[in-house]
Amino acid sequence: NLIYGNTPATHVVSAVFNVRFKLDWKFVERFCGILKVLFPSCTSQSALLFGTLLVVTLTEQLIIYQVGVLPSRFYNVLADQDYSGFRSLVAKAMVLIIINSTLKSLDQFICNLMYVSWRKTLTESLHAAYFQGRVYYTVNVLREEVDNPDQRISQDAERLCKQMSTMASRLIVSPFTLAYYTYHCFYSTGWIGPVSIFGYFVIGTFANKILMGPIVSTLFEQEKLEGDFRFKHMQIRVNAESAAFYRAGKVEHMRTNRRLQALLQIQKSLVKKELWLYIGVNTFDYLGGFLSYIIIAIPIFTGVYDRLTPGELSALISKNAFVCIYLINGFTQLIDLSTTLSDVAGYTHRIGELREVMDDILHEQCDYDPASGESYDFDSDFNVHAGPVDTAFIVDQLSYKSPYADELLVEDLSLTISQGVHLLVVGNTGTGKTSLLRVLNRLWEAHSGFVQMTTCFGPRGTLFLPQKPYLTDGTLREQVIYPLKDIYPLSGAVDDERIVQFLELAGVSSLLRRTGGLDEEVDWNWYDVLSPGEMQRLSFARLFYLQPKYAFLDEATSALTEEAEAQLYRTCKQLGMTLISLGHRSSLEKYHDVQLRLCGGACWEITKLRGGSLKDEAS
Ligand SMILES: Nc1ncnc2c1ncn2[C@@H]1O[C@H](COP(=O)(O)OP(=O)(O)OP(=O)(O)O)[C@@H](O)[C@H]1O
Repeated sequence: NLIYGNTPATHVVSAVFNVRFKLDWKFVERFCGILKVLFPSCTSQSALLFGTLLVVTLTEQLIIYQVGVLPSRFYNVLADQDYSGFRSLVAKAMVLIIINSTLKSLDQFICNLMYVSWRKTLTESLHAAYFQGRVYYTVNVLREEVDNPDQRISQDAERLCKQMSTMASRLIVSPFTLAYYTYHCFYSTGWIGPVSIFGYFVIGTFANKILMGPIVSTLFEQEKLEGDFRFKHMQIRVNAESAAFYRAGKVEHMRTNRRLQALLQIQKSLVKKELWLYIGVNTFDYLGGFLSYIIIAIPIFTGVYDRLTPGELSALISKNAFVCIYLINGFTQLIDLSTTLSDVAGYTHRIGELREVMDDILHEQCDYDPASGESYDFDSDFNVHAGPVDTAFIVDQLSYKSPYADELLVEDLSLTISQGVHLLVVGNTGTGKTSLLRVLNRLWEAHSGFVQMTTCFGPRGTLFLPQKPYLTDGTLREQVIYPLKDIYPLSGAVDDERIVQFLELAGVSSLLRRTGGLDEEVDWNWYDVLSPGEMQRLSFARLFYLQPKYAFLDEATSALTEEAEAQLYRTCKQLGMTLISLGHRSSLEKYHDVQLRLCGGACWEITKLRGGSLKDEAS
C-alpha cells in the first residue's frame, strides 16, 4: 500500500541571503562531491584526458626549459664567432619552437575536450537527479531555498567546468615544478631560500583567502540575480500576447529594469571587492621579484660570502636569483589563480547546494511502490499494483492543506474512486479541488490520513489532465503520445490511423494540415499558435490515445462550448474511461454519478447525482 500522511509539510524559509558562502570546509565537501561526479573511475574519459594533460604539460615544461636556455647558448656561439655551432643552434631552436608551440596547442586542446566532457558528465548527473520522480516539481515549486535551479544546471555548471578546465593545466604541473625548483633553491641557497619563499606563499595565501571571502558570497548572490533577470525576460517571452493585451510595455519595462538594476548593483559591488583582490595579487607578484635578492642579501650582509671575489659573488647572485625567481613564479601562478578560484567556489556552492537539496528531496520522497519495490515509470510500468482491481484510489480520513498555510483545506475526507463511478469535484475557487489531485498524485504530502493508490500511472491506469494544458516541444505525434516516448502499443502504421482518428474526435484534425504531417518538425512555440480551446482539445486527443482506465480532468473543458464538452465526454466514456472531473460548470453534472463538494473551511459533502451508485464510505 502506498501510505503517506501524518507529516506536516514543512515551510522552508529562504535562507540564501543569511548564509555566507565562503572558502570553507563546506566548499571542500561540495567540491569533492563534484570531483567524484567528474572522475567516476580511473578509466573514465575525464581521468584519461587528465592523465594525458599531465604528460603533455610535463613534456611542455621540459621543452620550455630548453627554449629558456637558448639565449645563453646564442651568446656563447656568437661571442666565439662559431658559425657551424650557430647553424646547428638555429636548427635546434626551430625544432624546439615547433615542438613547444605544438605542445601548447595540444595542452589547450585537451583542456577544451576536458571542459566538454566535464560539462556533459556534470549536467547529466544533475539531470538524472532533477528528473527523477517529481524532484523537478518540488525543487521549483515547494523548496524556496534554491533559487533558479534551471540556471544552476544550464549556466553555472557550464561556467564551473570552463573555469576548472582553465585552471587544470596550470595546477596539474605545479607540484612538479615546485618540487624541482625547491630542490634547486635549497641546493644553492640553503634552507633560508625555500623557507622564506614558503613563508611568503603562506602569507600571500592567507591574505588572498581573506580578500576572496566576500567575493565568493557576492558572486553567489550575483548568479541568483542573473537568474532572476533572465527569468523575467523569459516570462515576457512566454506571455508576450497577454502582456500586449494589457499594454503592459511600460510596467514590464520598469519591472525588468528594476531587476537589471539589482543585478548591476551587486555586480558593481563585486567589481569593487575584486579590486582589493587584484591589488593583493599584483602586490604579491611584484614583491616576489624582490624576494630573491632579499634572500641572497642575508648571507651577503652577514658575511657568509666574504671570502668570494666580486666575480664569483655576482655569478652566485645570478644563479640564485634564477632559481628563486622560478620558484616564486610557481607560487605566484598559484596565487594568480585565486581570482579563478573565487569563481569556482561560487559556482561550486550553487551546484553543491542544488545537489544536496535534490538528494534530500529524493530521500524524503518515497516514489516507489513498497509492495513491489518498483519505482513508478510512466513509460514501462503498466502493472496494476496491489489492491482491489476495480478501484484507483482509496482515501481514508484524509486531511490536507497547502504547503505554507496553517488552515486545512479539507479534513477527514474518505472516499473510494472506483471503476464505472464517475466523480465530479466541485467547490468555490481556492477550496482545494486541484490540491486534492496534488495529494492523490503525491505532489503534496497529506497532513494526516491515508491515500492508497491501487492502479499505476499511464495507459491502463490513471492519467491526470492538468488545469493548464501542457504542450511539449516537438512534432504533432510527440504532442499526442506525450508523456510516452514511443508509440504505444508499438504497432507501426496502425498508430498513424489511430492518432488521426483521435485528432478528429477531439476536433483538432486541422492541426495535421497546419503542421504538414504527424512527424513534421515545427519551428513554432505551441503555446503561441494554439488557442486555449485548441490546447484543451489536443489534451483530449492525448487522453483518447492513451486510454487510461481513470481520467482526472481538472477543468479540462473550461475553454470549450457545452456541445464540444458533451462530445468529448461521450468519447471518453465510449473508450471505457472512468472520469473524475473538477469544475464549476453545472453542465458537467450529467456526465457523473457522484459529486464531492468542497465547501471551504475544511468541510466537504458527497452527494449522489442522477441516481448513480454512491460508493463513498463517508457520512
Ligand atoms: N504551490 C503552492 N504553494 C502554496 N499554496 C498553494 C500552491 N498552490 C496552490 N496553493 C493554494 O492552495 C489553495 C487551494 O488551491 P487549489 O489549486 O486546490 O484551488 P482550487 O479549488 O482548485 O481552485 P480553482 O477553482 O481556482 O482551480 C489556494 O489557496 C492556493 O492559493
